[in-house]
Amino acid sequence: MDPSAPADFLLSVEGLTVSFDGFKAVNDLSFYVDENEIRVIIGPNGAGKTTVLDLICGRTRPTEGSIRFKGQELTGMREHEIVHAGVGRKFQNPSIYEDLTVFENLELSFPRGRNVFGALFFRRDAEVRDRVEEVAEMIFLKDHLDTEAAILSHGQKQWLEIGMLLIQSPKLLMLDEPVAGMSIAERVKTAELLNTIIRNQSVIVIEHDMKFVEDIAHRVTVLHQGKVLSEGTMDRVKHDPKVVEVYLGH
Ligand SMILES: Nc1ncnc2c1ncn2[C@@H]1O[C@H](COP(=O)(O)OP(=O)(O)OP(=O)(O)O)[C@@H](O)[C@H]1O
Repeated sequence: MDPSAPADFLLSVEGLTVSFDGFKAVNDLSFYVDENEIRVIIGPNGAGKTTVLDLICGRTRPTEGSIRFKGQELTGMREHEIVHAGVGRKFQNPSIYEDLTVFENLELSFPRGRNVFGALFFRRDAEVRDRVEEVAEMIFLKDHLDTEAAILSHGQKQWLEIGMLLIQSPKLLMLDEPVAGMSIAERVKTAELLNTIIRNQSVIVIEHDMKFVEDIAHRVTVLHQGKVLSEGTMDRVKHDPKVVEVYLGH
């Protein structure tokens, strides 16, 4: 780790590189995420955004570099170990159980319910119920606990999946385009949800919707060709001539 870098970041990514057949999709990338921060990663198609999340959650192995989370090196750890360390990742398409209720989906994700059978048959004790209700309230589904997931709206399904991550209390939540396909009202509520989450956690969001980025981002990291092109507040980044040239000016 760079000795000059402050040590108290939640996540420190340094010199991260991954080559696919010689092509560096992520190229000597460094960035740092604070506790209680909403960081948004933007950049043109193919900039390496999804690959960065894949590297952090252990889905892809880096060729070089370091990913330190709460002081622990994540590179070399398996995906489930990284989840256990406190990193939750939501993909673009919800992977909820459509034929189960909202309650059952959340209950299944409670750390004690390791598999479908375990989750469905263990006693719904007060601790689980309280936690499910707490998370359901955060994700605006408290009144839908007995609703089958299949009949939820697209936005509600996205929230449910976020809830399934939240119930595991990750310290860092990574979301890939969480508001894609959502109505304006759902986007506003999603921004509200993210602001509730970061009271105790940090969030990294990949997003293409610039209005939503303006609404939620504490800081924005602009990726281009696997490197950081610009970083800072949305206001600073959107006036950066380099960003205007390669991205926002298109
Ligand atoms: N497993 C892989 N093998 C080979 N090339 C890959 C692999 N994964 C990603 N790439 C390439 O790496 C580059 C970065 O892809 P990535 O999906 O991370 O970009 P992105 O910024 O998320 O783009 P988008 O906004 O289109 O989702 C692309 O050129 C992509 O084709």
